[in-house]
Amino acid sequence: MKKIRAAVVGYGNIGKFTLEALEAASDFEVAGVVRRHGAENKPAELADYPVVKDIRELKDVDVAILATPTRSVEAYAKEILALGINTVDSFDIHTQITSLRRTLDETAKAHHAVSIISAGWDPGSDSVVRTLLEAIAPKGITYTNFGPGRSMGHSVAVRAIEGVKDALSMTIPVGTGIHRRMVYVELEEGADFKTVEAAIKADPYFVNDETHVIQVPCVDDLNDVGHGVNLVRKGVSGKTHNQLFEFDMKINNPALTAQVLVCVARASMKQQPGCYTMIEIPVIDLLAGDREELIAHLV
Ligand SMILES: NC(=O)C1=CN([C@@H]2O[C@H](COP(=O)(O)OP(=O)(O)OC[C@H]3O[C@@H](n4cnc5c(N)ncnc54)[C@H](OP(=O)(O)O)[C@@H]3O)[C@@H](O)[C@H]2O)C=CC1
Ligand SMILES: N[C@@H](CCCC(=O)C(=O)O)C(=O)O
Repeated sequence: MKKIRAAVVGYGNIGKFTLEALEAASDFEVAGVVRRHGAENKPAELADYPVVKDIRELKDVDVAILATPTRSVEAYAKEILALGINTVDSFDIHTQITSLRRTLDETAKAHHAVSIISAGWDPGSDSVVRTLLEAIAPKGITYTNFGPGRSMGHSVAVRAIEGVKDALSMTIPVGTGIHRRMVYVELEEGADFKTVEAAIKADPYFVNDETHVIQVPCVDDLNDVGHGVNLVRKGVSGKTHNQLFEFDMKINNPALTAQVLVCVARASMKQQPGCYTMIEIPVIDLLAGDREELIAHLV
């Protein structure tokens, strides 16, 4: 059977684990890696792969896995979809997902390609869990409680602020879906802490949460990419109250995000042109293998 040829775009935390997840998936082959500086300082584990600045330099790419900062996703996706190549990403600014979906839907349809957006673990696989729980208890409340753990998206947003050398944003669950942000920053020489602190607190990633910014000499000394979620729904099935569901996981954040990206890359090959979120994709399309065998095994 022909393998799916995937390119990894951006080789940071998620990009590195995406390469591993692709290497571990027998229905994929790695077409190459797209980096801002191309093959400059190519790491040893990329020795066997083309590393390029522009995806057009790679051969026969079926799907591009965007492992870039969330705020760069739209630009990369538009450019790559315009080449007729599918894209998948883990865009995680929840309030902007529907507008990104509308924009990329137009581009994808115009170029006969498929885009699956916001496909990490949250948004992503948690969104599928929330959808299922709401279907089986239509009335009720779902609380998504993260962590404690490192939010990659929040850490990326802080690293993009002028004067920040490195950053770690820890998500602390306060309960009932409320979170506190503990942000550890290592500053560039001469940067002003108060200016950086104000910029972090004003960023849309932080503006609605209690946020504490702490200056440290070395972020790497604190770093741990573990994270997790406790997702609870209590609600009503039919007219019967007190149905209680719980989904809990403790994870390596980039490894899980990468695995979700790879399974949606597979699913992208089975959809009609357009842009989708994970809750719009039949879950069986996330899996490799014979449909009847999967049904016999899983249903
Ligand atoms: N939905 C979800 O559940 C999750 C979503 N995410 C999302 O994944 C995103 C990536 O996280 P992470 O891998 O930790 O980020 P990193 O900063 O480690 O990696 C991003 C990579 O993208 C490339 N890149 C392209 N454009 C830019 C740019 N303008 N600025 C900086 N880097 C750029 C760089 O690679 P190169 O140098 O090779 O070009 C960089 O290393 C986060 O923004 C987050 O929102 C993460 C976890 C979960
Ligand atoms: N999008 C998150 C994953 C979900 C956890 C989360 O949103 C948070 O810690 O705030 C991330 O980038 O790590």
